[in-house]
Amino acid sequence: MLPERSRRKQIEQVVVTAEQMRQIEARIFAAGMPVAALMEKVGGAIARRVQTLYPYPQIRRVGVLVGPGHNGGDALVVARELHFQGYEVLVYRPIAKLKELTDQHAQYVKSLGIPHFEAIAPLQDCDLLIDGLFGFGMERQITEPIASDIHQLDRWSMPILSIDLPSGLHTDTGEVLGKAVKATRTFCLGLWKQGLLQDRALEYIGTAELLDFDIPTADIHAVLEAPKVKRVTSDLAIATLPLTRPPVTHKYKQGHLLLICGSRRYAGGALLTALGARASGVGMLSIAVPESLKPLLNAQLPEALVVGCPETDNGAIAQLDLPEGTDLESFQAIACGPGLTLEATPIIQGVLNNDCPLVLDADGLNILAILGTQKLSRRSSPTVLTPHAGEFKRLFPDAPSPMQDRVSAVREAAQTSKAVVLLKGARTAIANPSGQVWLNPESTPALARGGSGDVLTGLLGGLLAQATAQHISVDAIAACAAWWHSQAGILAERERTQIGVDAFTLTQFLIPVLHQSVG
Ligand SMILES: NC(=O)C1=CN([C@@H]2O[C@H](COP(=O)(O)OP(=O)(O)OC[C@H]3O[C@@H](n4cnc5c(N)ncnc54)[C@H](O)[C@@H]3O)[C@@H](O)[C@H]2O)[C@@H](O)CC1
Ligand SMILES: [K+]
Repeated sequence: MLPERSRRKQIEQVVVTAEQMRQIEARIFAAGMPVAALMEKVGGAIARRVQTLYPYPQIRRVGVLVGPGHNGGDALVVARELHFQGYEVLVYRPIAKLKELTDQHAQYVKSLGIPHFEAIAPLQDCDLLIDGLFGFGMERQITEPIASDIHQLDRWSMPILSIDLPSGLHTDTGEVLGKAVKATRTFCLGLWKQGLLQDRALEYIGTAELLDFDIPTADIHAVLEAPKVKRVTSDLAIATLPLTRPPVTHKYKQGHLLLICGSRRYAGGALLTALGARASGVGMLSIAVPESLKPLLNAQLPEALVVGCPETDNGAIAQLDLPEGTDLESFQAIACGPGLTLEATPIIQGVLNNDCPLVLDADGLNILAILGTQKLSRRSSPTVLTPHAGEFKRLFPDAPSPMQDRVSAVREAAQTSKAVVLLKGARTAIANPSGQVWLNPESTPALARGGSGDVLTGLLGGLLAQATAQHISVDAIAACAAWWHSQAGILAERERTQIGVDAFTLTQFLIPVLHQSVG
């Protein structure tokens, strides 16, 4: 038996689909756990959490929305427990026919004098609502009159707590099935459901938390075979960071990163990429920029080797002019793209033809979209692509839309291109060519700002350069970079407000957030 802390850490990393959750639960029931006992355990845990968050008598009137299945059964257990703690409880039950266990709970709750209503209107004056209409596995569209009743909730202002997931959301894709409850808080039961980590579900979820109900880890492992979907928890990310160096080392042993970025028109992109790379702790940083950007980079990053390259008439890099004795394979990683402009196409062709771990971003991706991603399958070193949704569509026009099921989109893109793909978003998704997916569970809209992606490219390049000597998978490094970047954004937002996180400021929070996270 794992110590509780370690078990908890492990389950926080697990992400399941409805089908996987069904299989895990089937094992628990087959092993002898009574369904009613599990419902009691879950309902009791939710009720205790509600009491902590919304204690009686500050909160008096609680409306409980009860659906026909076991999500409704959970809600009825909560209704009963809160009733005995003194709350005034009202039940909304739009569907008369209930599953057997749910029906038993409904009968008992009714016998306690808790009123049941078929309409939503009587719950209007409640201080709090608990949503137990539909749980995981829901696939049908929400129909009338429930759709209109949920619409009514949008006009009310009391907090809504959803059990397992907001009713009306698809468990895997996060799609709204016609209409969905907009929760203030979601208590995800047992294991994280994939839909709760999809961008399009976020406005429905509110604050999400996992309510553990002691699923044995053996059952999880039995059902979840690799490739898996993983949440990038801080434990996972920190374990991937190059935090401790050997006592005897030198700069080239700590990774040598080459950045290729910038143009006369887009000088800032080069600078922000370089500042991101600096924060990664990379042993040696070389930066190839157009000749005219060299003084700027030298002034801001005195530790870097800045390589000024011949320029096109418009100030893009015309050719790489690396120092004597150096070629593209001298580096542990290359990161390129920000600010290059499309004129740098020959440069991208050059790096693609070389055998060095590579991060491509921004114009690097735009050029690749023109050249075609099939070029990547001929590379023997790993490639990481870091598109936002627009770049993704240009690169992978045949993949599922990144505006919909992002897990399928990123997985298919990685499998067809043979690259690690990092699809940026509110919940950045990363996939490797074998189908392993990572989802970054926390971020802030403060990062939706010009230059923020350049910082990520540099940071990721620096981590990749340091990792090549160790045996850490490239997708794990990309996941770690996404985590670090968003945690820095969260800390910067906390100290400077959401509008105070420009990309330069973000670079200044990369090390402080690390310091805070590793203690
Ligand atoms: N199965 C388990 O082992 C456990 C389940 N628990 C709870 O049970 C939930 C899953 O329970 P269920 O599988 O019963 O699923 P639901 O509670 O979502 O109920 C499904 C029922 O709703 C009906 N339905 C689905 N869509 C509908 C629609 N659009 N309009 C009208 N009726 C519709 C279905 O026909 C089915 O009868 C979880 O989310 C969780 O809350 C927890 O008690 C913990 C243990
Ligand atoms: K629900």
